[in-house]
Amino acid sequence: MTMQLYDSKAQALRDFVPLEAGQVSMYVCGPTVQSSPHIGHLRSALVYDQLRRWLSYRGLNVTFVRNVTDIDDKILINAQGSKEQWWALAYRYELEFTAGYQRLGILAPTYEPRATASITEMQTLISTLIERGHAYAAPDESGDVYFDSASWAAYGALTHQSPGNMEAATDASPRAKRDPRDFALWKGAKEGEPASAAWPSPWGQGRPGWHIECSAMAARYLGDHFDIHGGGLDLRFPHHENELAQSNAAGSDFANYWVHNGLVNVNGQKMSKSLGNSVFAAELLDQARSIVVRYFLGAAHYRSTIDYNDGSLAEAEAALERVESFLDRADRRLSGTRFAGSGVEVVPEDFATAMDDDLAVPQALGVLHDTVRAGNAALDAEDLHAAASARSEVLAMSEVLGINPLSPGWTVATDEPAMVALSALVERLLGDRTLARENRDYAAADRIRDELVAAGITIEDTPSGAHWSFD
Ligand SMILES: Nc1ncnc2c1ncn2[C@@H]1O[C@H](COP(=O)(O)OP(=O)(O)OP(=O)(O)O)[C@@H](O)[C@H]1O
Ligand SMILES: [Zn+2]
Repeated sequence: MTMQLYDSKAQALRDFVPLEAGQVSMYVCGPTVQSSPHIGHLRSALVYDQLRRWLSYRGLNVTFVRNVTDIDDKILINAQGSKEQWWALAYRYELEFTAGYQRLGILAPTYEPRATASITEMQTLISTLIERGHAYAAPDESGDVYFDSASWAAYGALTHQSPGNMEAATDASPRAKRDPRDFALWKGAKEGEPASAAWPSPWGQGRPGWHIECSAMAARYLGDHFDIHGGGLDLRFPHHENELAQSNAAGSDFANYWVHNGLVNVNGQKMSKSLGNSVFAAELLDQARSIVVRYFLGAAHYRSTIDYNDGSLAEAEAALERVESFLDRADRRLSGTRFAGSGVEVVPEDFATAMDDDLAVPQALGVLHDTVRAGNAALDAEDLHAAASARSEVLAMSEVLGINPLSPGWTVATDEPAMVALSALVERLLGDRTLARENRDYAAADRIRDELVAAGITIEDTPSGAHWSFD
């Protein structure tokens, strides 16, 4: 079946057909690294991680780009406040975002470009817009360059707004612009700003506007026409509207599908740094296991709003525990039988249908929990064959959703990449050892054990399988 995705520009579900068979190119707006990540930021990244994992499961090769906006007015202002270099502050927060993503098992993007590394591409794009008559240097010596909205008839196409109804842009000088909707492509350096935050350009020293950054980075890494552009619903206007207008006006087809995640709200308002209502990623991750936080933030449909309240995590914890206790129970009962560890890595048809239906994770989770119930019933009835197949389906579904409790990323004490890799390798060797024993190849089983011991790893055989730790 073809996957359907809700395209915000078409305002309809569309069959997802990649531009190039077997390949998916995807650009997602990443954070402006001006302060610590809140759970809205994590949800946004998580939603696209789920989409990426599902497309990969469907056999597509996904090139996933998520940028880092590491130059911005707010970064400069905050750096002044904390008496830091702006780039030091940006990097400090970038590390916090990366740590948050890692703790939630959000896969690293294929490429993660920083805006400051594509200034040349941004300037080239601005020059093309000026040449084509869709941008102009402000006449007021500010060094700013603005997009000429009136020159682009399709401006408003993403959010279906007519010129008269569109909000005025706030990042361009009202006195110097031709139309209230005109927004900044390039911002001339201002008095008192650090010299390191300005780059030479045909329009004088300055820095890029936010919108042009994403247009330039998407084209640089994915080409002029790519499959999916994602980001939070808050970015539809003006950010994405402006990206679309300037890229199209420069001659690029740009994104084929526009996908927007719903927001995390607090008391009906967007969780936002500027509103001061943030629950920071680190706070939430201190309240529960990382896998529970992932379950919680990933359980709602990606287009729905999540209203955060204090009891939110408990429900996720309980749901996940049902999955964990079934897997535990199944492993204990199946260990030593011919069904132990068996597994076809295929998700049930109903689960696939749900995921293909605009990533209907709530329905997909419904299938996961039904399978857990069926698996428990099979164990009650001593139907080991059915229990084993339920177990393997549960593993396959939870793996696709990134909430497989047995996945090394969650089972090791630390989320350090080296530990995750080590754990995966040790688990693999322990699996080989179990298989060797089952085949009565005790020499091979002992050899594996000796190798692990020689590498400083202790193995303890228990009724629920072999456990490993350091000496
Ligand atoms: N409350 C939220 N819920 C869901 N997604 C969000 C939320 N806030 C930001 N995002 C998304 O996170 C990504 C990175 O956001 P960005 O750094 O631009 O945040 P922002 O909108 O400036 O946040 P803030 O309003 O807190 O300053 C974007 O795709 C954005 O849409
Ligand atoms: Zn963007």
